[in-house]
Amino acid sequence: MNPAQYKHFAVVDYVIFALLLAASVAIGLYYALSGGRQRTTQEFLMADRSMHCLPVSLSLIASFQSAVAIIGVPAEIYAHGTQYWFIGCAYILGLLIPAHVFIPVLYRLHLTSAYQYLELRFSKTVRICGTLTFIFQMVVYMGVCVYTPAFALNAVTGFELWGAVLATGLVCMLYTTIGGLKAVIWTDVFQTVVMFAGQLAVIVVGVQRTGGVSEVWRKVLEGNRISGVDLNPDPTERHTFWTLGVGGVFLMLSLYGVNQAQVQRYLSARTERQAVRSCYMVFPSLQLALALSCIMGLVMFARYCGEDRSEQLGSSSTDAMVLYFVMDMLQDLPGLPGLFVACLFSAALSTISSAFNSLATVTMEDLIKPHFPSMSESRATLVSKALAMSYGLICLAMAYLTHLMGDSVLQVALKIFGVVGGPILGLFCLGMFFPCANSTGAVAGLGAGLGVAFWIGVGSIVTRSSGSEPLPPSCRVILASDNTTAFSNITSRASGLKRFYLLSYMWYSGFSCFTVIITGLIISFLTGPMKEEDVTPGTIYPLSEKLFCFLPEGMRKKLCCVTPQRPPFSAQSAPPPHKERNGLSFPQHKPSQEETDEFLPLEYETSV
Ligand SMILES: CC(C)(CO)[C@@H](O)C(=O)NCCC(=O)O
Ligand code: NA
Repeated sequence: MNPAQYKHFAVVDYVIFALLLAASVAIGLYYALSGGRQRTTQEFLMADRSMHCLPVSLSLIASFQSAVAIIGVPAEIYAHGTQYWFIGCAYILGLLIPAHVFIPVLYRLHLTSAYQYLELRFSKTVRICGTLTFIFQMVVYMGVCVYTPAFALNAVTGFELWGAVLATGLVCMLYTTIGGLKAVIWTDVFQTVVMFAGQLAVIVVGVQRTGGVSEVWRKVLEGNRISGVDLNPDPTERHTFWTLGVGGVFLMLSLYGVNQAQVQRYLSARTERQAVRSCYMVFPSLQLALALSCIMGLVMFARYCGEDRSEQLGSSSTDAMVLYFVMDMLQDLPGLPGLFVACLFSAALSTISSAFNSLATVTMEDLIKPHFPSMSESRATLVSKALAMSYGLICLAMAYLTHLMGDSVLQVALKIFGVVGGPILGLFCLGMFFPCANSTGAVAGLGAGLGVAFWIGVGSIVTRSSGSEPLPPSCRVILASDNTTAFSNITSRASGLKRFYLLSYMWYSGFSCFTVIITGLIISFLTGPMKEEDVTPGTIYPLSEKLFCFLPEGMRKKLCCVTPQRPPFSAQSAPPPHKERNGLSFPQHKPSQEETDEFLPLEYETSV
């Protein structure tokens, strides 16, 4: 697009953007100067484990709802119809399972880093492998998050690209470093509200300018944008009910069940019940976020259906077109373009701040502290702050690398979650559900899972880039039906490995998770499965016990190879002696009165 056609910002828009940054820094400053003044790692990394469920839940949504979703989802709906909306079905199991399986196990172990679990259950090596995988995932993802809003804005408004990247990265680094997790959580709350407000403003103005709700609806129907449930079982079909509703559950589990960014928030809740409640509260807000993005895509379609926009946009992607639409709608309403810019950057800031803090936590807890067991608390806090800051700089470097990639941003993000997040999920599942899995199996499983996932991931990029579809010039040629025919042509031509590469990225998480579990179990049996008495108490979730709960007790005992373990709160929870050789002291935690009161009924205590 040539600069003469750029949409412009007024002074008030820049002021609103500046206010967002200033308010975030102010919150950081407040938590730097109040409470314990961020002098302990407990406060800096865990918010003193004193958080209430409401801020925690808003913060949980904010972690993985970045500008990628705000721009990418409307672009997806615009180009391919509402099929993606069915990912909302995956939120049910994708949040219920973390709430009732992962949170109880992880919270009761009184961890700081989720990967500490892997040492308690397996060994130090597994823990370090898990940590490194997580660091890799978040560092790549962070780059996409910080680059996306800056890039889209630049394409449409000429907003200084690297200026925006630097402003986001540096401001976020500042408040994360001075205010710790409390500042991260409370800025998330504020930023989530701004995010919703910005999206709502675009929808309201967009609907009004397109001629009202009924007109939008008519055009959307005419353009065939409303997709019914697609029950096509073909796993190479990008978005169907199965890939989104079932594959999406694994994606959600890898994000909301075992990702440090989220686990850290659960652990910062003052009681286990508050943690579970916050997970439940994510459901309505996440549905709202999804609905707003999808509706925005529909309104955008109603607005441009049949019109040829390729001229104004040149060869830009649909992602940039979303920004074009927003500016087209809001341009002459003072302040609103600024509100949307604030919405985009809120989404980005809240995601990278979680990333900085969680990365600082795992680097400190999993990689540094074990080597310096006698490090003083003030020293550890200082190092954690330095780490949060260093990850901010790495984030800026990654933004530059993202700049060199292509593809739709939503797909890039979802592929990262699947390729790297799926194997980590597999590792935790292997540990929690299969008492016989041993450390060698876990490492081999993780290796196999990552290997296979990278192979498909890279293969898909190489395969697809040869036949990627250009931006459709008008709504008539992008009707869902035409698209399907075009796509099935590619699929039927592909054979062997090519077809394997075409696996929908929505299956990556589930596929790599199962690869880890199956490889892990095979290797464990070959190298001598773990004995029941060697497994650290409280690290197993008695899955088979639960699944066969309808059977009489005697029969159940025969079926389930292991007696469920006592959680570590009970008096006899001393770790088996061999665990102490790892240099890891078993978490000593006496539940406070409040915790004991609010303590959930131990679902698996009954059978001990
Ligand atoms: C993580 C999900 C799938 C949860 O709905 C969604 O927020 C999403 O598609 N996010 C894309 C990645 C991002 O927004 O950074
Ligand atoms: Na976010």
